[in-house]
Amino acid sequence: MHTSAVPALELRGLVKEFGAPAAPIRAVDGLDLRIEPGEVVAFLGPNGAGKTTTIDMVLGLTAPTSGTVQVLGSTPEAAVAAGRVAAVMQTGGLLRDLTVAETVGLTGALFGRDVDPTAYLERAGIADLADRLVAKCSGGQQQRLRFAMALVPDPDLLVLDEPTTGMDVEGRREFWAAIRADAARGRTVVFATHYLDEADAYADRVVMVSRGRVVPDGSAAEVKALASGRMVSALLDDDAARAAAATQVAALAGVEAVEQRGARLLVRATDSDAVARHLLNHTAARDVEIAAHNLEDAFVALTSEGSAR
Ligand SMILES: Nc1ncnc2c1ncn2[C@@H]1O[C@H](COP(=O)(O)OP(=O)(O)OP(=O)(O)O)[C@@H](O)[C@H]1O
Repeated sequence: MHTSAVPALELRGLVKEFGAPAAPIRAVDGLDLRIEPGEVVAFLGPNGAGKTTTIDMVLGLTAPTSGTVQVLGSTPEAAVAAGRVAAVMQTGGLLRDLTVAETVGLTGALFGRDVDPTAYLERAGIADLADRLVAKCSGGQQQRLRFAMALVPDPDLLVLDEPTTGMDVEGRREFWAAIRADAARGRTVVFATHYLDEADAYADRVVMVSRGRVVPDGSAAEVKALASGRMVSALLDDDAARAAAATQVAALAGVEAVEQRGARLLVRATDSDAVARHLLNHTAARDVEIAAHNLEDAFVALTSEGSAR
C-alpha cells in the first residue's frame, strides 16, 4: 500500500449517536480509518455494525456527532458537489418510465453535461440493455445502471452500500466484474457488505466493522477461520463426565475451542463429525447438535475475545 499526501478517505474518531441524548444509540463508536487512492476496500460487518451510518457520513448525508470525515482532502459535501465522490446505494434514484440509456443521459444533464450513454453502459456491462425500460430491468441490472450513473461525474471515490443484496450468484459475479474492471483504472472503491466471500474475492483490503468500530487489522483471516468452522454442542448432565469429555475432545484434531456452558459442552471444530462421533461413542453426551458458524457468531467471538469493550 502506498502512502500519499492526501488520502482518498480519512475518518478520525468518528462517532454517531441516534435517539434521545439521555439514552443514545451509538451506531458508530470512535471509528478511525485511512484509505489511500486506488485501494478497493470492503467494510465487512454483521447487521447493525454501523456500515451504512458510516457511509452516510462519508457522503455527507448525515453529520457526525463527533470526529471528522475527510474525502479527498475536503468535506464530504464539497467532494459530492464537485462530483469527486459518487455512490451506488441499494434502492432509490431510478425513474421506472425511462430507458436505461435515457437514465444515464439524464444523469449527465444533472451535471450540466451532454454525455453519450453508450460508453458508461459498456463499462457497467449493460450496453445491450440501452433501450430497456428501467421498470423491466432485474434488480442486478438496476444496480449496474446505478453504477453506470455513478461513473458519469468520473468520481475519484466510488462508495457502494451493500450493492448486491438480493442478487443471485450470477448477478453478483457480473456486477463485481464490472466494478473490478473499472477499479483497475485506478479509481478508489469502498463497499459495505456482509458477505465474507464477496469481501474476500473483490477487495484488496478488508476492514472489519463491529459495534461501530474497526476490528483490529489482520483479523480477516481469523474471522474467516471462525466463520468456516462448525459448532458442536452436547448435553452432559454430570459435571465430572462433562469435564472429562471436554479434556478428551480438546485433544481431537481440528478442535479449536472447548467451552462448558451450564450442562452443555460447546466445541468449535473444523471436523465436526469426528467430534460428534467421539461424544456419542465414548461419552454420556446426548442431544448432540451441529451448527454452521456464521459471520455474526464469528464477529461476536472475535470481538468479545479481542475487544476491551
Ligand atoms: N436513524 C436511526 N435512528 C436510530 N437508530 C439508528 C438509525 N440508523 C441506524 N441506527 C442504528 O445504528 C446501528 C447501526 O446501523 P447501520 O445501519 O449503520 O448498520 P449496518 O452495519 O449498515 O447494518 P446492515 O448490514 O443491517 O445494513 C444499528 O443499531 C441501527 O439500529
